[in-house]
Amino acid sequence: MIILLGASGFIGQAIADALRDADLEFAPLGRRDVDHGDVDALANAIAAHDATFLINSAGYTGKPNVDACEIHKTECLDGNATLPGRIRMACQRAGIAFGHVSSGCIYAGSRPDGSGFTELDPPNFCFRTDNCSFYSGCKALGEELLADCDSCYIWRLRIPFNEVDSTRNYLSKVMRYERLLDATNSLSHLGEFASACVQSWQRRIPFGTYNVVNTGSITTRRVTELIQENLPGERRFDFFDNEAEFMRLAAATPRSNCVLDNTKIRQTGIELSTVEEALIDSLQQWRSPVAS
Ligand SMILES: NC(=O)C1=CN([C@@H]2O[C@H](COP(=O)(O)OP(=O)(O)OC[C@H]3O[C@@H](n4cnc5c(N)ncnc54)[C@H](OP(=O)(O)O)[C@@H]3O)[C@@H](O)[C@H]2O)C=CC1
Ligand SMILES: Cc1cn([C@H]2C[C@H](O)[C@@H](COP(=O)(O)OP(=O)(O)O[C@H]3O[C@@H](C)C(=O)[C@@H](O)[C@H]3O)O2)c(=O)[nH]c1=O
Repeated sequence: MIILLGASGFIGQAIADALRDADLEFAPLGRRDVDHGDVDALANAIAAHDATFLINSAGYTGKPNVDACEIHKTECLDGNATLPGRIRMACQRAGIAFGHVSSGCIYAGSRPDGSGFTELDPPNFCFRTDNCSFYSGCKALGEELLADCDSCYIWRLRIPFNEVDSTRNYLSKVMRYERLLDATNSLSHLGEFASACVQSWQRRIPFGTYNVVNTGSITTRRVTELIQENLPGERRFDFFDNEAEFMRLAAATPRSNCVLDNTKIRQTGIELSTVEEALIDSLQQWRSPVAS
């Protein structure tokens, strides 16, 4: 039995689908079921379910985007920085391993030679480097709390997208934002990310941190070209002149734009498609959400 925290969320729903696809038994545990602020309550819930693994996809992202974390600092600090520490203690008490969904947004840019940051590179968009959003700072703190844990996975997700139109999908955002920031980023196809998390446990790959992004990186301009090439109907895209204009007109806090290297997870045998392949595939299957 696997415990899934955050199952009601955008990422948690994708992980629940991946667990079902893999025929793995799981119990979604929400804040209404167990007090996530209470380590003993979490440990007892793990024991009561006879769980052997826990996946944490709970966290605070801010709506409609990370700008909201600049206002809701308590929720952001609790959901992203201290909750992972409590989960670690609860899992240690219950004697099980766990996986934690983190974010690639603790980096900015790329290595000096243009290649992606590996898991050995320290975060450079965090409170320690004093250049980050409150959200990114909290995500990096969350990772620090787990850094010396020898029985957990840290899965770094980066700007998720898939084929279902939604306010949380990066492709929908690009189509809806009035103006776009041209930046180079690594991205994660949501279904591939969720499947990679589940496979980490199924295949018992070594514990540690993994950049779970599609292979390669892409500019926003190239994403708009792929949208124009693959979706019917004429679309025009308007770009900010530079990041300073973006910050002045559209953002309350700086964004992480970064390139991550996914070699470490691919070397375990877990496959991830290239970012262009995954984007084209999503655009060719583009659809509205199924009404529930
Ligand atoms: N979406 C994205 O673009 C990315 C997300 N991530 C990370 O993925 C994780 C999930 O994000 P996402 O699914 O998008 O977010 P959602 O807002 O869609 O869902 C958040 C989930 O976490 C729960 N939650 C929120 N705050 C707390 C808290 N303080 N304590 C316990 N549970 C909490 C919510 O529970 P409830 O239903 O009770 O509110 C909900 O189940 C986060 O850690 C986020 O940082 C990483 C990279 C990109
Ligand atoms: C607000 C805005 C953003 N952008 C760009 C900036 C950035 O490159 C990209 C995404 O920015 P957003 O503000 O939509 O999303 P943001 O909240 O920054 O997205 C992040 O969410 C959290 C939860 C994460 O962990 C990150 O990995 C990432 O997915 O869109 C525009 O082009 N125009 C705009 O008007």
